[in-house]
Amino acid sequence: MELYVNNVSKQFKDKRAVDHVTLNITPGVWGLLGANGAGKTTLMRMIAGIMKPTSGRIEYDGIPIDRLKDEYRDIFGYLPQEFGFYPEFTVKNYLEYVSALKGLTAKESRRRISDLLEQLTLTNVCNKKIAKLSGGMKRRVGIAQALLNDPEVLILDEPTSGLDPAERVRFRNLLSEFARDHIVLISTHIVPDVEYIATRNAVMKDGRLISTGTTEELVKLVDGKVWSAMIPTKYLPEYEQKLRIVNLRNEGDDQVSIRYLSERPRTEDSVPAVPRLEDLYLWLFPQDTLEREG
Ligand SMILES: Nc1ncnc2c1ncn2[C@@H]1O[C@H](COP(=O)(O)OP(=O)(O)OP(=O)(O)O)[C@@H](O)[C@H]1O
Repeated sequence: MELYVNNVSKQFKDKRAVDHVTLNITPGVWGLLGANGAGKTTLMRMIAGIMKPTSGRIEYDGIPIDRLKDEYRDIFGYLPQEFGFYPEFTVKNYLEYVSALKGLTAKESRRRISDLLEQLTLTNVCNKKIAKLSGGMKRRVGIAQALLNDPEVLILDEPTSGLDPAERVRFRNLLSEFARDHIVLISTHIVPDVEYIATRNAVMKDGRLISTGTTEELVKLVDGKVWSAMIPTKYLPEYEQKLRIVNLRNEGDDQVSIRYLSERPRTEDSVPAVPRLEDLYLWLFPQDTLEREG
């Protein structure tokens, strides 16, 4: 089971959305990280076979995906970023409809739908119209439809937006288990959602792949660049101007503890902090207003 993205590019008029990306994807959870506009959705749409690359090719077990034809439907499951439903369908009717499109038998369909409703805690709302569901519930229905055919390759574009913390934990556990013998590719802005479950991560910037590795390998890139310190509250505005603060907490007694990114300590009592994937993300994708290293 291997998905090979071989030197793939996508050009939209004057915009190169994906730029010579090569990636060898094996079973496990792969986190695809990158700022808005980095090219994640475009890459995922090409892998899902919805969009053709301008150059390069994508192969599944050595076969170009555009040659897979009907087999393709059995291999891939895809949750797009903007997922349209039939709002007048009930959850169950909708999943039955998608099962039929994916060629499941009535028996398989009943079993899969019942399992997925349970796993995604949708059983209680299965007879509700989709139009009446909350955003998080709709997202879970979207995840369920992508999983219906037990796909070998599951592609999820921003699956966790709108999920509450308990749902996120359940979802992460579900994916970790599923990914033992499947390929799961997830793009998300919510870095902690991939931090704990990703076997490997791929980081994109301006259409290019700038880093790949396990969370531990990637986090090493910001080793020695993450600091914590305590500062008087009255100086906070000043520090906010000059430091790249990624987290702060009021500690009472007019003190604030801060976590910041810098090549070197910037206050006398700064101590090194254990870096996390989110620190790497913020290091690679600083917002303009926060970029005050100097
Ligand atoms: N159909 C299109 N026509 C023209 N430009 C496009 C098209 N689709 C995407 N782009 C551009 O390609 C670049 C990459 O977009 P893409 O949606 O792949 O990024 P992304 O990493 O998924 O961003 P986000 O996190 O905001 O979803 C962006 O500059 C976007 O404006």
